[in-house]
Amino acid sequence: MTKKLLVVEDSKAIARVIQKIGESLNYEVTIAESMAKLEFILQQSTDFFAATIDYSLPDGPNGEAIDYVLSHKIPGVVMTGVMDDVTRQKILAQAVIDYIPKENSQAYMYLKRILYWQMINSEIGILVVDDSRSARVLIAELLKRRNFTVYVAENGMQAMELLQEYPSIKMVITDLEMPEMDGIELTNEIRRRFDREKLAIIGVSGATYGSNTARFIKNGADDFLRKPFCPEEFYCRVTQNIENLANIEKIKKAALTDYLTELPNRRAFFQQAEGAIARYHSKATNFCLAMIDIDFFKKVNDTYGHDAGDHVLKIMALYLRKNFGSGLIARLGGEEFAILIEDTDKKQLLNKVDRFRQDIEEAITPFEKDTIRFTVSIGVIFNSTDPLAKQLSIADDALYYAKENGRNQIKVAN
Ligand SMILES: Nc1nc2c(ncn2[C@@H]2O[C@H](COP(=O)(O)OP(=O)(O)OP(=O)(O)O)[C@@H](O)[C@H]2O)c(=O)[nH]1
Repeated sequence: MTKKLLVVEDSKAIARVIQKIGESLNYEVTIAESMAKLEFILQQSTDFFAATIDYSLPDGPNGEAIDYVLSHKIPGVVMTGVMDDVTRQKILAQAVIDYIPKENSQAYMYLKRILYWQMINSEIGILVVDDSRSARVLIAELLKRRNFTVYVAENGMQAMELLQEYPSIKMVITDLEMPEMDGIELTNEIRRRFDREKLAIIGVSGATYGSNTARFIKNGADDFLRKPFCPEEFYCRVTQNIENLANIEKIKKAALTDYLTELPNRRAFFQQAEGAIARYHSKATNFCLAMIDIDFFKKVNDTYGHDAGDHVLKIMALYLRKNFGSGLIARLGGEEFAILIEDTDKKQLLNKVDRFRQDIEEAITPFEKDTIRFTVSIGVIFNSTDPLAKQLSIADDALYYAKENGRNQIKVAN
């Protein structure tokens, strides 16, 4: 469902910029250019997911809009050109998502990050570990404003149990001084089981002695906050660490995905197929590994152009997903694909593969003014106990045989 963003802003130009940002993130945007308009809008409906609030409006020059929006339980980001410290403290004392000085274009980049993460954060769990109830409540409250799913633990043991139970936890914020297991010991314990690519740790301490920052980091934490901290710094560090995790995830995904078809690539196939084959053997089910290659693909490129060839590869991916969605599918390279599928019945497996071959044979692929038809040759190996590379090589030999024998057919390896 589209989420609604309320933009409270008297400058038409700035409102338009924020509207564009909101719409680029798929928000449905409503603009209130004055207090009067804001009151009118919120009398009609209050189901806004978030708001951006200009501090000074012509009919509300001293942040009146902030109170008004927050009193309707709408989380708000304050945008302001007033940058004196008193105003800043006044704004931060309220339950706002954040405060952004309208200094330059970076302010709008930052706003875009906040609005983006505000939509995603509910899927991200953050665990707060502190033996002091008031400290836990304070940090949890700040995180909830940012829409995170928050878990709390009062000691290290509880923290480890929650981490085990909730895999959606992506960050731990831990105090240093705690009875039994302190924050550094907990960090150490967490790092034995959860690596830094999957879980971030931020250490927190009020102690002014010693080099706690370095101790936390050397024991596996990613960041450190000294108490008392201001919400602005807290949010910057949380967002930065969550963004780091997301970037690692993106890079990992890219390394395992074929850019054109978005199918898993050769590396992903090797990572997943060995485990799958071991599972099939242990439950004594039938399975087959097939190498699939488009016939005369060079001719498709030569006749219709390289873009048409790319389009055919994407269509192949669609048909593979349609026919073998529950199995493993990969583009191994060029016009060569592999699948690994299981069934209780060996004959059913072969029928499935042949149905796919027929589907492709019958498919008419429109591309610009042309219609393209193509076929595939397939080499199959059943229930092999050979290592994966050997199975692929045997299936490839069978595929070669299918090509030599006239193409558009399946050859089962002996
Ligand atoms: N459009 C497009 N072409 C690609 C891509 N990767 C490889 N190719 C082309 O795929 C063609 C493969 O040609 P060949 O190996 O001669 O095989 P073929 O024409 O399919 O002939 P047979 O396999 O013997 O039936 C080459 O022309 C490559 O340039 C790609 O990502 N996009």
